[in-house]
Amino acid sequence: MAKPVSIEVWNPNGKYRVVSTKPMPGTRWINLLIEQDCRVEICTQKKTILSVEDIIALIGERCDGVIGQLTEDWGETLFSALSRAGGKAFSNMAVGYNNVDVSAANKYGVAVGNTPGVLTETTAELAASLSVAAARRIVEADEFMRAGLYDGWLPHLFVGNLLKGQTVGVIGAGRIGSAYARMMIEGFKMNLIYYDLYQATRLEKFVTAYGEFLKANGEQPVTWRRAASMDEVLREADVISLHPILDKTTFHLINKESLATMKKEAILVNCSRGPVVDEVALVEHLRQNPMFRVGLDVFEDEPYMKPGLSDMKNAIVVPHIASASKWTREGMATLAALNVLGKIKGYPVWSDANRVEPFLNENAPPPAACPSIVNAKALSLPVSRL
Ligand SMILES: NC(=O)C1=CN([C@@H]2O[C@H](COP(=O)(O)OP(=O)(O)OC[C@H]3O[C@@H](n4cnc5c(N)ncnc54)[C@H](O)[C@@H]3O)[C@@H](O)[C@H]2O)C=CC1
Ligand SMILES: O=C(O)C(=O)CO
Repeated sequence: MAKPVSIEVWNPNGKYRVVSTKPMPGTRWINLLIEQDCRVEICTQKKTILSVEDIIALIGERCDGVIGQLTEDWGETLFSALSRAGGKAFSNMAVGYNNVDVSAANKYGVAVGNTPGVLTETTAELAASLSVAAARRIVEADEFMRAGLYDGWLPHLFVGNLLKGQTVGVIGAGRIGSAYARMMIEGFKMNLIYYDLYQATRLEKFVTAYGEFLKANGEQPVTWRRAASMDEVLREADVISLHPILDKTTFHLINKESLATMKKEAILVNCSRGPVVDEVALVEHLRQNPMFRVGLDVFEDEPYMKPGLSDMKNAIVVPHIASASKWTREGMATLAALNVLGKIKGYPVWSDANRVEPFLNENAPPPAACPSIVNAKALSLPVSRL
């Protein structure tokens, strides 16, 4: 028997029943659903990670669509429950969807939405912040200050790394990886080396043009190189930031062997997914190499850290907050709600999930389309020509 869950109901007489497994930032997403005749039920249970059983109870006997979170396990059990309840739409409030078994969704004909684009710059900004914080030992210095240990300026106090002229390495130069690269190149005049399965043409063009601009102004130009292997990036870069999706090819991409190929004073940043890094190997590497530093937003077994990580002075750890700006989180809620609404209303799928701005304009009604459905092709959903 499923346990009862507490919910808040908006527009109780709405024709379509849409469930959100968490309260989400802003009110636009609720208003957009209500305007289109949805009854919105928001789970207010005081429990951070809902179990499959909790979500089955939320879905109930009739449910048209669900907005869920990256902490939930959306597999066969939940998609079959949603399908039994008449639901045809699910959206993660996240761009990453490694918590979703898309083939199970396909089997039950459920569209799976995600929220790309709106979090690109916010996430890249946190990766850049962690890079700088690690290079300049900001967290260690802050702790030192608060502990009352500062008794005057010293030549050796918290000496860190200068970023200018060093090499930034990006693994996974997609939306976020490319935005991060631009920040580090424009902001700190770093040279780029990147590894991705695909060529990041726009990023390459940007670095070339920026390099020419610097040269024309009598400054040292920045350079770029696409590496043929990830190891090249690990060997050559001074700061390495991880931005791939999490799948079988990226699980433990960074492990004991790959850590050993990195420079002793390198900085590693992870704002992708925890399991991209073998965290046990990382803790050991941090212990053996005190000048090696990391900035981590994500962890292998969230919400936990592997033993020893929290004791490491050369690690900065923050609780999966890379997309946590108000604008982004409200935008993510809007995109997730519009994915579900669009499928319920039979709208086509937006033709370019990288250009979601029209859905985020608060002064105009959103396009009649689903902003981003990852299994649109598998379900043969029509594509918007707008
Ligand atoms: N920490 C956080 O709060 C956030 C984390 N993320 C994570 O970041 C990921 C990336 O997001 P976007 O940049 O929007 O996605 P994206 O799809 O634009 O970029 C991912 C890139 O990874 C590359 N890639 C895939 N497999 C690879 C491999 N084996 N080796 C090297 N590169 C590989 C792809 O070709 C692609 O260019 C998400 O899937 C999510 O897991 C996203 C937003 C916030
Ligand atoms: O969107 C994602 O994938 C996140 O991790 C949270 O923003």
